[in-house]
Amino acid sequence: MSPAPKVNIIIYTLYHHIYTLALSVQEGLKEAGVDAKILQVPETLSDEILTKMHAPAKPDVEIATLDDLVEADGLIFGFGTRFGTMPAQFKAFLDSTGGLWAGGKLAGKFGGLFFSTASQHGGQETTGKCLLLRFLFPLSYLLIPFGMPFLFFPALTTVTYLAHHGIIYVPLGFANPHLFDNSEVVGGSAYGCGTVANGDGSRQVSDKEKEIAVTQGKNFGNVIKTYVAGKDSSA
Ligand SMILES: Cc1cc2nc3c(=O)[nH]c(=O)nc-3n(C[C@H](O)[C@H](O)[C@H](O)COP(=O)(O)O)c2cc1C
Repeated sequence: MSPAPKVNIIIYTLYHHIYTLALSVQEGLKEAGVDAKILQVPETLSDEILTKMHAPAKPDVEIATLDDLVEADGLIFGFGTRFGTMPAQFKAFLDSTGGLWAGGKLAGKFGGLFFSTASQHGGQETTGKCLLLRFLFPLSYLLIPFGMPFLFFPALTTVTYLAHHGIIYVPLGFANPHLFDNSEVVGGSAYGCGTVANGDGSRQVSDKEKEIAVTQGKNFGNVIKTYVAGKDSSA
């Protein structure tokens, strides 16, 4: 019997919202019968800055290496938004993949994304809108602690990385009914599950957001299983 397909969930998390979501994504992948591991990219901020940002200790998961990208059948990336795009820590990790790109090492793998943002502002998934707002209100980020609605999904700026590597992006779609729920704040979108952390990080991942994350893991796992089974039968 072939070994179970392998998915690596690679995250950057500062205040653990993304780690919490990653655990639910992992749960869904395991339900689908897929071997799923959580890894984190290296931190690039100094301890001094992290202390000033009141960052707790990192979750107890291994640091991701380039081998962790190559060995997996599927890759799911999770991170909080930074000024409407991915954090520099994650970009630094991806920017170290030039050699893999040149060798086509990640081409044909499947990729998924999930996110965390400070607050809710539906329909702001595109970078274009984000850049326009930042152009109009250059100091708008400073208003986050005072509750200014501010939600920019970095999905579309991340998809370019997947496209350049030839990684097949698997969106979540509206696969979980909670994505239609307007009765309370529910993070996530067609691009991937998500949470809304508040500007000060005080809001925790809700049960509905966790359920959406499990759905994403399960659906992604089923895609990978179908693909790996097809590859094995045609080998
Ligand atoms: C430097 C910086 C920039 C941020 N930019 C944004 C932003 O553009 N939009 C937004 O909604 N949240 C923004 N946030 C809030 C983070 O996305 C939020 O802290 C993160 O999603 C929490 O996830 P974590 O607990 O896994 O670190 C920013 C936070 C920091 C520290």
